[in-house]
Amino acid sequence: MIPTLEWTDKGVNFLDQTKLPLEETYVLATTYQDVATVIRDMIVRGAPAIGVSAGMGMALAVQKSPATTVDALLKDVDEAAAVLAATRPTAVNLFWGIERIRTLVRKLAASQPADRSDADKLKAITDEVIAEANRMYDEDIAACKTMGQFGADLLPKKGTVLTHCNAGALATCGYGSALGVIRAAVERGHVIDVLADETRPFLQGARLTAWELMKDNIPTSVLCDNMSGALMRQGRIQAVIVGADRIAANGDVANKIGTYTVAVLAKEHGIPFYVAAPWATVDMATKHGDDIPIEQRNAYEVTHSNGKQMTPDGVGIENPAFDVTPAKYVTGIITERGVLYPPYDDTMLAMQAEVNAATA
Ligand SMILES: CSC[C@@H](O)[C@@H](O)C(=O)COP(=O)(O)O
Repeated sequence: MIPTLEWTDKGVNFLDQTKLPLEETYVLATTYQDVATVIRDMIVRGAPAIGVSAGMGMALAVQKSPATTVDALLKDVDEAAAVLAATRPTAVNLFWGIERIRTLVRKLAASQPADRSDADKLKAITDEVIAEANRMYDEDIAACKTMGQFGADLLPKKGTVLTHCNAGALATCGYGSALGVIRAAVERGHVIDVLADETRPFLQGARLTAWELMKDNIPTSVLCDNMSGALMRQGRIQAVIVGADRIAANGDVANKIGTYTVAVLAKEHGIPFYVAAPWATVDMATKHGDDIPIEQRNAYEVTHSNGKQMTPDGVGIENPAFDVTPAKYVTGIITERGVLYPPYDDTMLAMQAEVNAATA
């Protein structure tokens, strides 16, 4: 399996996604500040991978904290949480990963036996937190595999599937969400050709989706972002599947910029448009997609390609990294807890109730 990120004795090792597909190199993060840089610079990217990376960053904060008391550790953990939370605003998994570890640290801090030494308390907390970060990693891969099982038969037995951005092994801890569903369908014997939108300006589709699907020998062609409408009109696309960075309580989906365009085109051509995302991507506290914060990235990503200037000096530049696809364009949302269908206001609420009951 593609090693997107991994907890090691030396720190968290990240496959450097800015260098793919030409170089397979790794970046070792030994502090939570390093992890924040890795997330901000998109050495690791993709909502689920960002979430687990944030969890591992929090674990590094606990492990490397100079605190000699539990109270001091709690302060360090809050500081690490603030630094990690300021990296990228759209993927809700980031905040989920941070809060999962912070909540655990607080719980462990409150439950340490009074007769234990400070050093023993800190060691017990550290061990538990590192184990939890690794559980998050394992659970993410398991969630991707389960989404694959739920979603595989929604894809054509034989046909062409369009995807946008990279929602694959590289965007998760392994296997992928949208690409995991494609992988599972292929494992079941579906004959699928994948079309990968190049996904300007960061080229996640051209560089990453193409790279990882070719490694798995899944037939893949790269399209410029403005080509899919013409191919849909020619009847050459049978389904669309993408990932998500945040799903609001009404089923609106934030995903890589350009997803909305693809979804509208798909509806116009009667093509099913699926979203595959772990439940950690669902944000029931955000009622409507318009309330999802959209990251604005540096103009340089648009003005330059491979270091070469592409636009005249001084021209205005737009670079929103994500857009929101209204729920009415989404045929189904594939999660590790099952597939949700419209009306999403109701089905998401029912699923949340199931999740609450299972975790009570
Ligand atoms: C399973 S990944 C889902 C999304 O995170 C993915 O489609 C996406 O938009 C990634 O954006 P990125 O800016 O590369 O982090």
